[in-house]
Order: sequence, then C-alpha cells, then structure tokens
Amino acid sequence: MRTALVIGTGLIGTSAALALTQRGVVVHLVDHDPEQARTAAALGAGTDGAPEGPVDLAIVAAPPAHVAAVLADAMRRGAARGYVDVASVKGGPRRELEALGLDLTSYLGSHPMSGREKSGPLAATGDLFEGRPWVLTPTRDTDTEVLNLALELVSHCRAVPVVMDADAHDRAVALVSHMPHLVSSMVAARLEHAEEAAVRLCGQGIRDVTRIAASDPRMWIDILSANPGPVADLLSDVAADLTETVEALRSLQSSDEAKRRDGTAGVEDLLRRGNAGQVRVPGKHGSAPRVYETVAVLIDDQPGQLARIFADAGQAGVNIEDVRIEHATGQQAGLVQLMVEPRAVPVLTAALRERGWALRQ
Ligand SMILES: NC(=O)C1=CN([C@@H]2O[C@H](COP(=O)(O)OP(=O)(O)OC[C@H]3O[C@@H](n4cnc5c(N)ncnc54)[C@H](O)[C@@H]3O)[C@@H](O)[C@H]2O)C=CC1
Ligand SMILES: O=C(O)C(=O)Cc1ccc(O)cc1
Repeated sequence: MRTALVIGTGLIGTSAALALTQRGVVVHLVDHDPEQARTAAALGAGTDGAPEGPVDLAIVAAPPAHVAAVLADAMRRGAARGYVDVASVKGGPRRELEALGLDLTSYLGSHPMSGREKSGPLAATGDLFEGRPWVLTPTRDTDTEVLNLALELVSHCRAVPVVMDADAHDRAVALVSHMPHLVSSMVAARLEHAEEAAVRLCGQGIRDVTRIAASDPRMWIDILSANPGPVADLLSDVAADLTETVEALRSLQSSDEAKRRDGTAGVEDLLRRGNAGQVRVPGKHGSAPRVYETVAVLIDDQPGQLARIFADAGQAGVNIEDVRIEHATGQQAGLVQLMVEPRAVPVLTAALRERGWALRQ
C-alpha cells in the first residue's frame, strides 16, 4: 500500500494514520470537522485534505451511525481501490450499505479490538493496536486485493488479524466489550452522589472496574444502538446473577444457620464462576493468559522515579511484563506494582533492595 485516506481523524483514525505514516505510507486525513484533521496532521499522522486521485485504501473511522453514509459517499466518488471501516459493530453498517445498493466487493468491515476511554486525535498513538486482535469480516464476494490491503493495514499497525463473520463478531463484542461497558457505568454511577469520605478510599480495584465508564456517551449510544439485542440478552443474564446474589446476601443476614449456609454457598458459587471466567481473559498481546507475580515498590511522587525502577529492573536482567500504579490520595507517594515471571521475583527484589527501593508485600 502506497497511499491511504483516513476519513474521521479521531482517536482510532489518527492512531491508524500515525502507524501507516511511520511505515512510509502517504496518508491523507479528512474529517467533517476540519480542525480535527488539522490536529492529526500536526501530530505527524499525514497530510490534511483530500487526495487528487484515488488512493489504495480508504479507512473510515467515523462514529458507527455515520459509517455507512461516509463509505457510500467515498465509494460513489471512487476515492479508493479498497474501503475498510473500523466501527465497533459490523452487522448494521454492512446491512445499511447493502440497502443502499452499493457494490460491496471493494468493502471490508473491520474492527481493531483496542481503544481508550479518551476520544479525538490528541489521544491517538501509533502503537495503539500493537499486539491486539483486529477483526476482519470478509464475505465470499470480497475482492482478494481488498482483503490483502486490509491485511497490510493490520500488519502496519502491528495488530493480529482475526477473521470472523459480521454477526458472530457483534455477539462476541457484546460479551467482551459492550455489556462490560454498561456494567462499568453502573458501578461508576454509584459513586456520583457518594460521600467524599467514601470516594477517598478508592483503590486499584474500583479504578480497574470503572476506567471505561469515562468514555464519551455519544459514541457509546451509537455503538449500543447498533447492537442492542445481544447486549440486552447478556445483561439479562447479569441481572439474574444480581438477583441471586442479593438473595444470598440477605440470607447471610438471617438468624437461621441453615439460611446463612445457603447464603454463603450462593456467594461462593458466583465468586468461583468469576474465577473460572477471569482465567480465560487472554494475557497481553492476546497470548494465552499467564500468571505473573507482583513486586510492589513504594515510590515518591517525583519525576524520574518510574524510569529509575525500570532501568534498575533492566540492569538486573528482569523483563517487566505489566505495571500498575496506585496513588494514595493526598500523599506524595505511590505504590508501583511490577508484574514479572515468578522465577524473576527473587532476582528483582534483591536488585531493587540493593539499590535502596522500599518494597511492600
Ligand atoms: N474508541 C474506541 O476505543 C474504539 C472505537 N472504535 C470505532 O472507531 C470509530 C471512531 O471512534 P473514535 O476514534 O474513538 O472516535 P472519535 O470521536 O475520537 O473520532 C471520530 C471522528 O469522526 C469524525 N466524524 C464524525 N462524523 C463524521 C463524518 N460524517 N465524516 C467524517 N468524519 C466524521 C469526528 O469529527 C471525529 O473526529 C467508531 O466507529 C468506533 O466505533 C473502534 C475500536 C475502539
Ligand atoms: O479500553 C478498553 O479496554 C476497550 O475495550 C476499548 C474498546 C472500546 C471500543 C471498541 O470497539 C474496542 C475497544
């Protein structure tokens, strides 16, 4: 691929454009808000403004409700040899395009399974998709050339291509993205009017559970409106678990010992099913889940502390697989949790202690 056109230069469009530009593709950036395209260009994602003639690949990264119309417009203009979109839902846009009577051989629906709770070009990074699945939904009619262009896009973004049927994709993302998003919002909504004294106690657990609740509601209304059935089915299963758990907890308040035993069994059942589901979540880069151990280090909230820890771990020959940082409210300190292979724990703890770091359990 030598040239590309990104239509919709927000978080996803600009991230893809940055990756393509870094691999030498000439990228044109357009957005219905020209300011967004200018910002993306200023970030080094390409050149703002439409190209003179057709490009190799047009990438539509507008909100899901606009995807079909934007694609239809680009296809009618003959803007590219191949067309992909990156919308979070795949069945709806394809059906809309079919209804418009367009020839869909040059179109391939796609969805990078990576994003952030922030929007717009300023949140974009060229490595956003690295190691993450990127779903492609070709049909029997998709041109091989277009499939190859899409595979090239995925490869330039260092993502992992996954081929799926559009409706199977929509059911899968209802489970791993859309339903969890709503549950995250429901947990976060409990905090809105909570007392400050309680909110101050927030730790890493609630941060993990509520991170995606910070996302732009307009985008998510679009996404959920395009996939309501599968999400409603899953939420109704969650609602059944909620009802059972409430009943189990009420039983735990009972003075009758047999009822309390039932209550414990009910809660335990949910927690064990949770354990069984959690171990199925793939590890980083989409690989099989791995069990890492955590080495916790207390740091002062000063510039350069993290870089020093990483350098010290590197000098000890230890690979840091993942990292989390917990900030204690109102204190100039934080707890850095370094996730490493179990066999690296003694090496890392010895090296960090030797260099004067305060380790915590
Ligand atoms: N945010 C995320 O984490 C992920 C989002 N997606 C999908 O990527 C697409 C873009 O999402 P984001 O980049 O997050 O949104 P964003 O809000 O950061 O960017 C969307 C951009 O599209 C522009 N736009 C809106 N209507 C347009 C139109 N008719 N023509 C041209 N440009 C138009 C907006 O001005 C904005 O710059 C959506 O379809 C979304 O479902 C896919 C994977 C992850
Ligand atoms: O931030 C996360 O963990 C996400 O899961 C982001 C995300 C949001 C929307 C998508 O269509 C795909 C991925």
